[in-house]
Amino acid sequence: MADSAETQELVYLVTGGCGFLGEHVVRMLLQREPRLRELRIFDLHLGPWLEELKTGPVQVTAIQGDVTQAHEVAAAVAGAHVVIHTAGLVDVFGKTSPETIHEVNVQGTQNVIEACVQTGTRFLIYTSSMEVVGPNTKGQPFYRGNENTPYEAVHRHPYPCSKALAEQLVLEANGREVLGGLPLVTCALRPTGIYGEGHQIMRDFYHQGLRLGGRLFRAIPASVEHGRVYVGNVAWMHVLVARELEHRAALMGGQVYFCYDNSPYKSYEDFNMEFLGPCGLLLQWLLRPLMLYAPLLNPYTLAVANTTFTVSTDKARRHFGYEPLFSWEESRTRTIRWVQTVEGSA
Ligand SMILES: NC(=O)C1=CN([C@@H]2O[C@H](COP(=O)(O)OP(=O)(O)OC[C@H]3O[C@@H](n4cnc5c(N)ncnc54)[C@H](O)[C@@H]3O)[C@@H](O)[C@H]2O)C=CC1
Ligand SMILES: C[C@H](CCCC(C)(C)O)[C@H]1CC[C@H]2[C@@H]3[C@H](O)CC4=CC(=O)CC[C@]4(C)[C@H]3CC[C@]12C
Repeated sequence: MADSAETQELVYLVTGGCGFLGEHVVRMLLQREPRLRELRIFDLHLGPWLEELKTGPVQVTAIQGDVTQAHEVAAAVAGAHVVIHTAGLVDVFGKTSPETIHEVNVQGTQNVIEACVQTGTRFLIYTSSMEVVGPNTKGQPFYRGNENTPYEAVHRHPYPCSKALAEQLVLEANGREVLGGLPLVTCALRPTGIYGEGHQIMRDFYHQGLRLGGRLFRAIPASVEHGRVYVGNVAWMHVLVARELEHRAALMGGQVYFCYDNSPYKSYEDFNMEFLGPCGLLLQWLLRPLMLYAPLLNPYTLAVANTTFTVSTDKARRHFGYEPLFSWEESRTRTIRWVQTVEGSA
């Protein structure tokens, strides 16, 4: 890869490149990977914003496709040097059947692995999730944990089950021989709850707050701490891993990394108020707030919301020199600016 790198010969594929995280990965690659010749964006639903990217120096190829269709994945992967696999069904609210979640997240990932093997792509980065570890349904706290912290990971909900299985497939595929005889190098990134421009749940909370006359209601104890991470830093970590994976294959291959930055540990609601507060919303106590949030709440989301899960690690810094690209202040400012542009802003 080194020779081609100097001459802008790299071809990258981002699956799920039109999603919340995927769009940030795509834009980050175009800004921060000077060796890129072609960027392929594979998604079930292509966004209109892709058009504006097609006028730049990098060839941007939009591919409408489905990760559950092995032939579509293989066609998209063929000739790519690096695959960043972020496509997934993120549903913790029971809108999608467990079978569909499994098909997209697990079978889709298997299809991506097989496509790499069959077509000779050597570098695969998988967007996993902190959910592969926890929180578990027993509500056991994970306090400032790292990649080696023991924790009883018990999965029952289809989403974390699927992410755990898919991550395992990706890690087990490390070292498999790809077309041409060289080994596949894989690793998995585990973001905590991601926030930032394009975050759908934040948008929904904002609209709900406006509908309620500028108020949101506290439903979970303020003492429960969540670790959150800014989407720009998650994207940056993907770009860095993709860049370093060839040169540090022995160290990074088959590894997992939590995705972290310097965002403060706070309860889910207090953290959201860091952005919604400056947009004019207030957080208040209400006697029976759960009624209001019924569509969002089920035993699983309640357990997640009510359990402390915070990550404190430097593994990504030690292994590939990761430092957050955006400070907490910048992440906060960017997110507030985005909320303020959301339709219906006060
Ligand atoms: N949002 C979060 O807080 C976290 C997300 N993640 C992971 O990050 C990844 C991206 O998540 P988000 O951007 O939040 O979700 P998203 O729903 O915004 O993006 C997922 C993208 O995958 C695409 N996709 C879904 N099914 C597909 C299929 N069958 N074939 C091709 N494309 C398909 C969707 O169209 C969408 O553009 C997921 O793998 C998710 O599990 C991990 C940790 C936290
Ligand atoms: C919906 C939950 C918050 C309810 C708050 C209320 C209404 C009571 O005030 C969300 C709390 C924590 C969220 C999850 C967490 O951020 C980790 C995640 C990681 C992922 O990989 C996918 C998304 C999610 C499971 C995220 C989903 C929403 C929450 C459960």
